[in-house]
Order: sequence, then C-alpha cells, then structure tokens
Amino acid sequence: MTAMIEQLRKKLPYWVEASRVHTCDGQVASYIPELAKAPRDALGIFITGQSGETASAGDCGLTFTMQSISKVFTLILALIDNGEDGVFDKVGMEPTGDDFNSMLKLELVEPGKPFNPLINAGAIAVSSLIHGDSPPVQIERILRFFQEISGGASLRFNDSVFRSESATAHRNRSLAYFLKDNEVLGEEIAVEDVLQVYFKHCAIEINAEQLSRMALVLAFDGTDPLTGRELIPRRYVQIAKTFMVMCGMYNASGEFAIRAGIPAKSGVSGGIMAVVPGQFGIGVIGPSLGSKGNSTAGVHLLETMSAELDWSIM
Ligand SMILES: NC(=O)CC[C@H](N)C(=O)O
Repeated sequence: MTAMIEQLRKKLPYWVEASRVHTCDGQVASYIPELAKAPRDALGIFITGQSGETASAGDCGLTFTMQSISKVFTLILALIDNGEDGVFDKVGMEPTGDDFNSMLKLELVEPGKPFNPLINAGAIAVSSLIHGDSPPVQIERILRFFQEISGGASLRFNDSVFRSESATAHRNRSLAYFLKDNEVLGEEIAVEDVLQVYFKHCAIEINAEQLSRMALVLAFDGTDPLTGRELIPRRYVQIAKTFMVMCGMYNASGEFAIRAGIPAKSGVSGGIMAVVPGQFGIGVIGPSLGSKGNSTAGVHLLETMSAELDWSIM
C-alpha cells in the first residue's frame, strides 16, 4: 500500500494536468444560480488510504456543496432509521437511463414510486424518511451523521446555495408535489418541509479531503479504518455501493462502469466521490460539467487512474 501511495503522489500532478484540459469540454452548472460562480477550469483530487496516508493534487483546497453526492448518505441514514423494507416501500432499485431530474418514468411505471434513491425524485422521497419531528431536527441529524462519517470534520451548510436552489427549484417542487399526489410522501408530510430537508443536505459544504474520508468509510464496508469504529452496517454500504455503480453518475453510469469500474457518485457542483474497495476513498472537484451533469475533467481523471492502476472491480 505504501508503494501505491508513493506512486500516486508522484503521478497525480501529471494526471491532473492532463485531465484539466477537459474542463473546456463542459460548463459550470447555472440552473442553481449560485453554482455558476465556481471556477470552470479548476480540478483537484484528494485520496485517503487505510492508515490515513494521503495523496493530493490540483485545486483540492476548493470547497463546494455536496449536491447529489449527499444522496448516498441520506439513503444510508434512511436505511438505518427505517430498515430496507421501510425504504424500498417508497423507492425502487432500478436505474432509469433518464436525466437526474426527469419526470418521465414517475408517471409511466408504478405511479409515483421513484425508480431509485439517487435520482432527484427518489432522493426527495428518501429525505422524507429521515427520522425527526421537524425539518430542523432532521437536518441537524443529517449534518451530524455526515460529520461522523467524515472523521469529525466540522461541516456546515452553504446558505447562499441553499437559498439559491430553493428559490429556483420549480422542477424539484413539481416532482415533490407529484410524489405527494401519489402518496409516496405520506399524509402527515408537508411538501415544503421535505424540500427544505432535501435542499439543505444538497447544500452541505465540503472539500475533496473531507469527501475522501467519507468515501474511505464506504471503501472499508462501513468501518472507519482510522478509528476502527463501525459507523454504517456493512449491508447498507453494500446497497449504497450498488446504487453508485448502477446510477451514481446519472445516465452516464454505464459508460463510467465500463471505463473506470468503481463505485462513484457525482454532484452538479462538480464533485465526485469515488470508492476503491479495500483501498482508497477519493474526493474530486472539477466544476465544469458535461451534458449529463458529471465533471468532465473529474471523470477523465478517474478513468485514467483506474485504467493505470487496475482499479476496476468488475
Ligand atoms: N444532480 C445533482 O447534483 C442535483 C442536486 C440538486 N440539488 C438538484 O436537485 O437539482
């Protein structure tokens, strides 16, 4: 493992610069106005290994909001709170092949039940399952859980991004009302309350190092290898990693599975969390996104590294 980290430290700066050119192939997300302020040409990566050894390169000091990456951990918390049956009663287990905010299949198949917990409709349904009497309590629990997984980092919400999304989220609002109409959101649940929880966890601010620590816990089946503490039951990590492989990169997940072959989850802020099982947790940030909503340079970087280092789990 030490030899591997040495090799990574040596090569990472070259790989990052070779991938950085691909920031030109995309655009920074602007449908959440606040996200448009991110630097288009940035690319950074942070890797953490089993004994806390690290390697990093590029703009890894950048902070960004988790956006869809947070959905992996709200799913896990919902599983801890409700068990598998409780969660899969409300959300399915299949990839969609559609855009992450698509309405299409919501009406076509099993009315209202979202296909999986990583598309927006599914993640909104999952947000409603987080235990707590009110949105502030649910939000606080989510933040504390994320902090624990990230090795005790003091994470916070980016309020500007939260407000920016909340003010413009017409599509997510319509998805949520659709879920309400189809009773995926129960009678006692107010749509605006669920959306508040959802927008808040999307707006948790993080950096590549903290993200790599969260990924590391997934890489070691739910146990933080640096403290030896079991933070997530192994079964729930298995479920989360399976969804990451199937639909973590939206409707480019098949291509990423073929080219990189590791569980990963992207967000529209340009972050990617990647897991090399039994080896590394990885955090990447590259705000320029391709047409399917993934960091163009970040994807190129992970695909390059996986090919070079034979990381594919397939
Ligand atoms: N793909 C994403 O990262 C989407 C998350 C974002 N908050 C949204 O709902 O649109």
